[in-house]
Amino acid sequence: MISFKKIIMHRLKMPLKYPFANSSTTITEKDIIITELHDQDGIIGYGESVAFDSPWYTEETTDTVQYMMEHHLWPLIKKQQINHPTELKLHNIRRNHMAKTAIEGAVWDLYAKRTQQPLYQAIGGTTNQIPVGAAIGFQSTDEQLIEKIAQALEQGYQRIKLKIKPENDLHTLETVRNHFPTTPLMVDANSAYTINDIDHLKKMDPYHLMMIEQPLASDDFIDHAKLQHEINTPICLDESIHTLADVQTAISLNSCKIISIKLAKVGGFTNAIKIHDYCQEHNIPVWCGGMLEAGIGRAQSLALATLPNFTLPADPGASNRYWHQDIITPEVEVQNGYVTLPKRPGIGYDLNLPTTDQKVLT
Ligand SMILES: O=C(O)CCC(=O)c1ccccc1C(=O)O
Ligand SMILES: [Mg+2]
Repeated sequence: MISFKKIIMHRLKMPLKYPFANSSTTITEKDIIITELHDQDGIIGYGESVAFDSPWYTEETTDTVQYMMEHHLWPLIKKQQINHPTELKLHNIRRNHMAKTAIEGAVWDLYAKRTQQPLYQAIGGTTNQIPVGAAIGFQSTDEQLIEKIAQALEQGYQRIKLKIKPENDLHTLETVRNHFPTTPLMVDANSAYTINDIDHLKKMDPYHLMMIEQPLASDDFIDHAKLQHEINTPICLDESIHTLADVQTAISLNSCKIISIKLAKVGGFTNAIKIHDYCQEHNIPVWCGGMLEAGIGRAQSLALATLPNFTLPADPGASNRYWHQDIITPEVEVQNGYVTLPKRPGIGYDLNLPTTDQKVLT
């Protein structure tokens, strides 16, 4: 039986090595919370809030995560006793999936350490090797973009994901395909289009993209289905997918052919595993999207990506693509296009935090 004694919230700002620009915003810094969860025996599990400081991607922000943790999640969790992380009861709190993940991830880490197994094994993962791709934000010039892509390919990344928006998409694809005719390539629109752009989006078909991620608004399941019917490029839903019910809706309407699962978007491992299993049963490949995570969130996302239906390269790559110095040792590394997760119990990396603001909840 596991019960929870206290949680320490470490909050810190981490400047990104390079600004990450997409169709909605430019991210230069992350404001993260590391959750340090203690059980009755003093065993510690870690989680991370991967929310941004503004609600451009989902409704949550780092401040809402902190608020939910202090005022709703911790009071609920400290009363619970569990044998297994799937017994955790969080459903009386609606949504707030990133806040839930910051705690649920820590519970799984703690459980894996208690049972002396790597986190990826505790969730049912079948390998510790994860193929990874590189996501590249908008650059100021074509030359810079080509240079960034060339660098990522030299470092072994197995596919390139480009951000797009209506103003520059076809030009970018033409330029990139001229330089890299056969590189596995995909694009992410972060909802920059509407259903009126069908004819425009059809023009991407000749570029042989692996997929177009989230072309339309996050609640547009019907319009995504109309669009998928008209274009050859497979649609992948990202911002649309928060729950198993979202996945069921998307699959039954044929709104997409691929799904991006992010641990934090779906509220943690237990939900992510259910979504993974459902997609597998319905022959929908999944892959692990990234949130510009610091080390704890990165290691947990990659652990999720060891489940067998994660058949496409993941976003979260080497720590040094994002950070001057990550908060874990060793840092996450990519070799020959793969991350190899440590076989130590739990997430397998040690936390190495600079001095931070701390709040202790008991
Ligand atoms: O490399 C990464 O971590 C992912 C890059 C990325 O595309 C992204 C980063 C932050 C928030 C949302 C997204 C996205 O997939 O839409
Ligand atoms: Mg995306």
